[in-house]
Amino acid sequence: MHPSNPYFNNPPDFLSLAGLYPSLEPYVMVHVSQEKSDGDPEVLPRGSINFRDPEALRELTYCLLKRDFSIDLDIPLDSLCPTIPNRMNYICWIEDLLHNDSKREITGIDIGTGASCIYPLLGCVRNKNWRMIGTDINDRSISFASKNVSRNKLQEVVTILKNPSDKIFPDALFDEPLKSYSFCMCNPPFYEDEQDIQESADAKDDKPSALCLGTPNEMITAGGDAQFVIKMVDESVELKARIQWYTSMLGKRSSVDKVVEHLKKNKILNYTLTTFRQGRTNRWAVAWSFGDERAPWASMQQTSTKLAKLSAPKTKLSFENIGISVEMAIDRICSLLDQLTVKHSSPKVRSVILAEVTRNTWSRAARRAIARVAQESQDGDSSSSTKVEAPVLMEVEIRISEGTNSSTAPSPSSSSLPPSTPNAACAVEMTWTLGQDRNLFESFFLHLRTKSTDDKK
Ligand SMILES: C[S@@+](CC[C@H](N)C(=O)[O-])C[C@H]1O[C@@H](n2cnc3c(N)ncnc32)[C@H](O)[C@@H]1O
Repeated sequence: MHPSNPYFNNPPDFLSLAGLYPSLEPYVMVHVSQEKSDGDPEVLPRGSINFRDPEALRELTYCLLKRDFSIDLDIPLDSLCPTIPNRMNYICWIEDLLHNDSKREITGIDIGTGASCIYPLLGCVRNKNWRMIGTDINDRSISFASKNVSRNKLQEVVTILKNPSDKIFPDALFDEPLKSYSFCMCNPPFYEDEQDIQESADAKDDKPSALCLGTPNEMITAGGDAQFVIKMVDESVELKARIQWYTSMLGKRSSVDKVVEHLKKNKILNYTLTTFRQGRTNRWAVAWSFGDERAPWASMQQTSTKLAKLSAPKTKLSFENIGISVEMAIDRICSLLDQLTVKHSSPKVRSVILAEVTRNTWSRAARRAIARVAQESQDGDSSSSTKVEAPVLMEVEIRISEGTNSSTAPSPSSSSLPPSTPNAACAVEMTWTLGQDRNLFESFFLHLRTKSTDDKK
């Protein structure tokens, strides 16, 4: 579970929830278990719920939403009942993708919002700077979703839009010429047909702990979730930067492979994957972007090792520098950046340097060109040295911390540190945060690594 999820290490306690909301009481079964604490037998009452009873499941969802988010929900009994901890995982991951930015207005689209409109409700209640549009193709879902928005007085921040087309992104989303969005999210129907639903259930070793009820429009789509998201990728290729982060959940592990293959086929390499774990259920999510901003490192942290080989190349590279302290490494890297005329922040407060690269100044060819321009300006030809503010090609964050190999003997942060500290070591991590050219990032990293490890003074 995502560490920012309010249910992380904090599963719902059904007994105390039923104490707050008597409507839940009929569905809570009480068991008395004996547990030993400090060797003494202790009798503990525990509550449980039959997750295969749709009424119990719906009442639990209502109570959790009321208690934890002050959300009042009404959904038909035969519609998909949203599992709140699982839905929160997706919201937390979107927050990571957007760097938990609470300063600017964030605009999002929920494709297939369902009768519950759960993602816009949770997203906008948790993040006061979010505005969301929820779309759906189903009239009943649209009607329930609209009522759920108004019963929670969220009409100012959540809009419901009927998608009358067979597109994923209806034209009405972009009726204003410059309209753009920070993200889109989607929990698509997972299955191709009834047989696919049955086969997926049969393939599971255990019976699913929760009953996954839903109407056909919620469960079934031509080609299943993979085809739905592949269509989303195709439409995104046309829309490009009108949405900063395109994201979708996937219900089948095999769909992740198909979607990644399609992203690569379309040369979309700025993507990230994650796994949402909820009890015995695994779900996956993919995000991709046409923008310069790389997927934040935090959004990649939930990736399971099995997904590693499908993941985009790492945006964080690191090395350890033995024999120099953190302070020495900071000085060394700052002076290297100055030599390369790379604009950078001062790392005084935290050991983090933010660097902006406007051109390659470190390759052999680049150094030759720079020397030639310097020579020409010395010779009096000023035509090639006219200064023009160049656009930023790449941004990186360089984090310098004490390395794992440093000895505990002399503290590297001590002011009495000798100029050379053989027992010290520092770890240098470079995270690529902005730019399109991965080769540029790698060659910049390799240059700094070579220079800061070889040129120790
Ligand atoms: C699995 S349900 C998700 C409901 C809700 N978002 C949730 O997470 O509980 C999928 C929803 O997508 C809707 N849907 C299917 N195709 C769609 C499309 N092309 N555009 C918008 N919604 C669509 C269905 O009607 C259904 O409500």
